[in-house]
Amino acid sequence: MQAFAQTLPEWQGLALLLLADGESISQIQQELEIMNRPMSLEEAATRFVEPEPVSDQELLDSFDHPSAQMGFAKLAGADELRRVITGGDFSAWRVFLHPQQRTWVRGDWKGPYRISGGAGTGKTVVVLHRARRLAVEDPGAPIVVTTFTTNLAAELSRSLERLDPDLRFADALGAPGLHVKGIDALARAVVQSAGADVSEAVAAVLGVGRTDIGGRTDTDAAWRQAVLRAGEDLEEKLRKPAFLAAEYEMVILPHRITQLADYLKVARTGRGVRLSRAGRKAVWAVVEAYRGAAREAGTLDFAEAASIAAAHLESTGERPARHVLVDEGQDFKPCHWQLVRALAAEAPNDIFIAEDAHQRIYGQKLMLSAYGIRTQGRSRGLKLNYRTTAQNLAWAVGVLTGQEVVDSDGEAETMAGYLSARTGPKPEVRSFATLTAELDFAAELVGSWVSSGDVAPETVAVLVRDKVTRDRVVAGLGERGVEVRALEAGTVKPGYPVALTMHRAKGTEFARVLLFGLSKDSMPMGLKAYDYDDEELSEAQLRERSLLYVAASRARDELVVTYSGTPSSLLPTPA
Ligand SMILES: Nc1ncnc2c1ncn2[C@@H]1O[C@H](COP(=O)(O)OP(=O)(O)OP(=O)(O)O)[C@@H](O)[C@H]1O
Repeated sequence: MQAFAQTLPEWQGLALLLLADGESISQIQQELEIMNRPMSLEEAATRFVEPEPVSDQELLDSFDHPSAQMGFAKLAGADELRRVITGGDFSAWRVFLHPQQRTWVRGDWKGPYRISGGAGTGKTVVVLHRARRLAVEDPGAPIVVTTFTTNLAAELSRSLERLDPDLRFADALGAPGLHVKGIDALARAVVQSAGADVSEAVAAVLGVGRTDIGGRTDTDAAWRQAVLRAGEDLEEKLRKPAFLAAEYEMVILPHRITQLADYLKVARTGRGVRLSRAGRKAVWAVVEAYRGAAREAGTLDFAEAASIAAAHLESTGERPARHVLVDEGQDFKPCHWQLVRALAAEAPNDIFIAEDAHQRIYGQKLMLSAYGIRTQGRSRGLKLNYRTTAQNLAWAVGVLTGQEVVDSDGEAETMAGYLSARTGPKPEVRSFATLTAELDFAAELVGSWVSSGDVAPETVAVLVRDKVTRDRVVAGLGERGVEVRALEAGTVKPGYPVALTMHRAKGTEFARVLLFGLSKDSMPMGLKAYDYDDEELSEAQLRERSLLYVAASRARDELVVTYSGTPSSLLPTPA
């Protein structure tokens, strides 16, 4: 079926795959905007059997039809054409939009809107085009485009510039134009620009007003210290930094709890570990020690900064954005959502969110509505994968088979019906007796990919679980005569394949990907039971699976997986 679909014009192939997936004809018509106007059988017969001669104008107009636009792009002018031609890389597609994507770019909604979909379903493309549309339509509007990490924010910014070099960018939050920043950097900017006035918001969040908040708390070490100082009444399983940090970020900060009496009363919705009254008292003693130490050191952690920024905007009534667009929303924490809510006044098109709960590699599951962002009835799922071949997609999805994943409306997120219209070779999993043999193979494979000349060297990537392995790969392949560049911050430079961690690979894509070092000892990583209680342990395990899913779904055309010794338990069992 997949192979047959590929022989058809693109819209017909997609329609066929959707039909095979159980969608009704009317659903497909709606989704792909095919035949908006019902046609009688007689009319259809005359149209298709004896077509009327068409004028040039009619022919040109026919390219505006949504199904035609899946296969053709009508460009607005010479500038746009030049951009596509000279782009010369994956970014060329960024001027094309499928009909379904256009609905989300052009749509107007009374309030927050959310799209969710698996890796490669074009969520970022929609966010970029929508940001551009809002900026063009409302040139005086301050618009925030944000995401979880600084690297991804920089990538969004570059993509917007490529999409339309004439777009107006705003360096300062609140100025007209597009302000593109990571969510934690936004929090810092709000806190800094508040100056001494921030003290009131600090008091609302932490209980004591202060303005010496320039430093950053090292959370793991700080929670361990706080337990040593004040954790004598804390049960053993609650002494873990992972539990304490999650309790702080999921319950204490979002509810702005500043005293024990409030913590004793608060509903800890969604938290797995039950706490008795005595348990809560013991946790609170540690929280006070944590806050006391940060006060002395003049530091804040990321979640505190976001909370304080949100509290400051809420109390001053400042609303520095008219529209906020969020990419990779699944990793946002409660305080980030509070900040997003506080950035823009409640109004049509105020907030637009793209997320994939399956790619949650930092955050925890939560309900957006708890933070004033109501998207119920205003959310849609995307399921057409534009990036990867069906074979790579099936392998990536296999990593998460059987896992229960919940989206930000609290609904189970499913991979059912998630499909790709492209086909390619089946991913290959290769096992080696030693790391040396695995490196020999990696050098040969990457070397042959590059020398084949089929793809640009920089579209070949080696993805690994951690930085130590990344550096080992760079050195090992270098010793074998294959130059590979480590990618940390910044962009991929032309001319060489890259080696990067799976976390860094988030939001990227490559033509050919080698997932290196997938042995039992490397992945899942850092999941020692004594660092987590049961609830946090199962969330951390799921994050490791999601990370492998993110990594595998970066491969457009070819995916090869290697390990030495025993394979990781996360590898999907062959079908
Ligand atoms: N309209 C389109 N036409 C052709 N290709 C497209 C289109 N939209 C997206 N793509 C392709 O799909 C790739 C993935 O798009 P995008 O990065 O927006 O997906 P995503 O859902 O944000 O993925 P992820 O969640 O994995 O980061 C793009 O880089 C591009 O290659």
